[in-house]
Amino acid sequence: MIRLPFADLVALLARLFRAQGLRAEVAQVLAENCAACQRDGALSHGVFRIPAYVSTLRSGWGAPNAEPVIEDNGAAQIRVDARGGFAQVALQAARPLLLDRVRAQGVAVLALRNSQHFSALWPDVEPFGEAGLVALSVVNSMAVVVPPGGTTPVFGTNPMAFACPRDGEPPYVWDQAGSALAHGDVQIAARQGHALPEGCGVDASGQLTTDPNAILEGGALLPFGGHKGASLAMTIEILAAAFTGGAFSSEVDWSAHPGAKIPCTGQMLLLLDPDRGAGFAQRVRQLSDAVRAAGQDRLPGDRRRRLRAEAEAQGVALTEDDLAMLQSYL
Ligand SMILES: NC(=O)C1=CN([C@@H]2O[C@H](COP(=O)(O)OP(=O)(O)OC[C@H]3O[C@@H](n4cnc5c(N)ncnc54)[C@H](OP(=O)(O)O)[C@@H]3O)[C@@H](O)[C@H]2O)C=CC1
Ligand SMILES: O=C([O-])C1=[NH+]CCC1
Repeated sequence: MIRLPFADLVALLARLFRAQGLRAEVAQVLAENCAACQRDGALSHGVFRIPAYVSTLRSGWGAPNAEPVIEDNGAAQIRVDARGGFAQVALQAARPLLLDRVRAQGVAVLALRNSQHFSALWPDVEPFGEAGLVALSVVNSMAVVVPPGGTTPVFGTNPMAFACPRDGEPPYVWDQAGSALAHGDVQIAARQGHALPEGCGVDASGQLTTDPNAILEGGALLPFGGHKGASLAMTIEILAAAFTGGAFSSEVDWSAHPGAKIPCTGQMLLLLDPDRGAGFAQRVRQLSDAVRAAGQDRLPGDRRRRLRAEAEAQGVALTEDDLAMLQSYL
């Protein structure tokens, strides 16, 4: 294992993305996002994803350099067309307007469509929690999840993430796939030759399997939590696609672009200004303390922040193979 200063990893990734033809702003946004995942131990969306970014960029899929178009009519709901570009770039472009609107009206909603999202979702919400806001976001992805009892994948691995301020502590942030496992973790298990926990997915004939290759090759993941997770996965399709005007996961058609791996769908982000309620951050702290006192010693975000602090002191952990892989794309 080697350790790279965070800024050096961002610079390396930005060079790598520029070498694939991305304009400077897009390269920088993706580099910071990917490096932050690696730094925080969100490894299913860290540098592990780079070969798939490169393969997608080389496939001609989407419009990775597109400028997002913001449609603002003065209301709380801000609609953005990423025009085939990356969701994080569109979110950055819409952020000032979202902040103005949520401060003025107490609520703001981003309805983003035609956007490529290939990362963890916490980087999209955590900064709003740090700014004292409540943020809830959902993204749909590509159809690799069957509903319970089903045989045809219809849902994406559809992540959902939440952030809010908390007195005397970093914001409370969680971020999770709508599937029993993120697709990235199935790929990592396949690469490392590990079996998966029971109940995460089915093989091509619809039988439960713990073999990651069986899930990747014709099989599918299951939603977490049976029919309850399926309802959430469907709700995310509704909010991230039907509401925004984006594609359902099952509508992503990249057959004309072999090598494309980044779905182009939609994202919904809801922001609330809790300063309009009394003592919100203090109440969140009170509840966190109660949950810890009740015996849950690890809350979401604790592990990431511990790894972030380690990376800040010692550098971001990468394997020699990871570094060689990154350098091969420069
Ligand atoms: N862009 C896309 O389309 C997709 C992206 N993803 C991303 O994949 C990533 C991984 O998702 P997933 O595998 O579901 O995430 P995990 O199950 O690893 O973690 C989900 C959340 O639970 C917390 N957590 C994990 N274990 C515990 C525990 N034992 N006690 C308390 N809290 C815990 C995590 O905090 P902590 O982080 O601190 O460990 C995190 O906030 C997410 O970042 C998600 O956004 C997934 C699907 C699609
Ligand atoms: O891990 C995952 O499930 C995904 N990450 C990006 C698209 C889907």
